[in-house]
Amino acid sequence: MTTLFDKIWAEHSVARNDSGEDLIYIDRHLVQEVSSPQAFASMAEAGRSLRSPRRHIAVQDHNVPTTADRLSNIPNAESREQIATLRRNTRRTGMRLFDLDHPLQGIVHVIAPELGYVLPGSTVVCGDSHSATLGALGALAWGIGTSEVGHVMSTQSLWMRKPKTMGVRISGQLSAGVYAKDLALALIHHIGTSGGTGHGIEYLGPLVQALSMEARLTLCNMTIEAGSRFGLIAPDAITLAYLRERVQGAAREHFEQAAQAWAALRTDETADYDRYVEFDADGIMPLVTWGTTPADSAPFSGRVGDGIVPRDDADRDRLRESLAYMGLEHGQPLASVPIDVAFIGSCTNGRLEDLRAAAQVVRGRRVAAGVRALVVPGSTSVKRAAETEGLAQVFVDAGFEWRESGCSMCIGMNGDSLMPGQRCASTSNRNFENRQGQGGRTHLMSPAAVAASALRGRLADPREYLA
Ligand SMILES: CC(C)[C@H](C(=O)O)[C@@H](O)C(=O)O
Ligand code: SF4
Repeated sequence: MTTLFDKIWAEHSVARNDSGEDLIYIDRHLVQEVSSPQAFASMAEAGRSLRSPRRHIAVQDHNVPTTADRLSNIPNAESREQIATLRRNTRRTGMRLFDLDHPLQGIVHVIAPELGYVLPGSTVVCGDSHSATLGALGALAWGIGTSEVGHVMSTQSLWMRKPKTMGVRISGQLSAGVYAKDLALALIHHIGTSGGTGHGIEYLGPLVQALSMEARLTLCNMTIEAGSRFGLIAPDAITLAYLRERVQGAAREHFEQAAQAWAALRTDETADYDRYVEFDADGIMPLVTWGTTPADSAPFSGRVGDGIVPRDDADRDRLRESLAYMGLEHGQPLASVPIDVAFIGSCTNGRLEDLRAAAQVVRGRRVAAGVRALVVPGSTSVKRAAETEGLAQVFVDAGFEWRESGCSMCIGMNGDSLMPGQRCASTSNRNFENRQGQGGRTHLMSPAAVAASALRGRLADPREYLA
């Protein structure tokens, strides 16, 4: 009796070495411009080529400007260089590239599902820690380091020690104004930022089954912030409906046959996970982080520092440092905290459903004076769809900047970044020090909450606008 994780692992394990590592066959590999240059270079130096060129796709995302003139204007020299390097490397090796001007360009974890590139039961890797996002489709998907990227390119395999398994069963219901992002933040608050370390997490239970595919992608995306490299959800009718419209090639031609095989991909009822957590999502409120880890969250009606009980001096020091960095006082009401910037985007919350939720709050209203608000669609496809649906106009009318797609202010590599001391309501996944720009202060929350905060000019509960 085995878990889904173990089944996919066993299916892809082709050898085992003396130190207990398995050689895992990698079905598909995603490449971006930040973590690939060294891997391409060492492969070229060793005189190796791609073992299976068709099993890789590359995309420009972290460094791409989000301004309309980006094809002719990449002001940052380092960004320009990384983008040019990926262009050169993909041309030389015959790897397919979604470049800046490609109609399907976008953040790697956003475009992979859109392209139908991730299939249930497969193994997918990328030199990027948020690759767990793709486990939402029932694949084993995880982030790897640059040297591993080179190994995958030249051998289509990886040596890996099998992690332990962890089942996270989620029950209950999300009330209005509460989204997958709040669920992820609540869960990380509950199990901690190392709660999943060494484990591959499978999310299961009635609430997970009720989530849309986009919400599942958000939940799995945040898995790495709980310390686990793998977030997995067994494929079901929602997965199949999503894939039916998107898969290409043989999987499209033989979809019904494939669907039958995928439907069997689940954890056996009597299988044991190494660790099992039951989480009841009833009563979760819209959440906002106040500190510098994604576990430091509280409801908007709460106060800075709520829910954290320092266990020792080190904990107390960490708390003091994080509040000093954030420029906040312990016990300060969260709803009183003013913001400078509102950012809607990233691989966590840059999909169409996210933009719809934010637009619902924004429609007919105006961004508060003095707040810089921007929407950066997770992919060019999302951007197009949002324009067709009229969402873009809703944002523009309210005073938001409507940008081209990319990672943008999630990480601030492309020139979209916070100035020192600026405070940002953000839909991204990391509130670490300097993440969105040197000295920038990040508050993580859902897209609807960022929208509400942009309108209010301070941290705001989206339900204030959803009545
Ligand atoms: C730059 C990249 C390698 C990095 C990652 O590994 O996740 C980035 O995407 C991030 O979100 O911090
Ligand atoms: S959007 Fe942010 S988290 Fe996602 S891949 Fe880009 S930088 Fe990493």
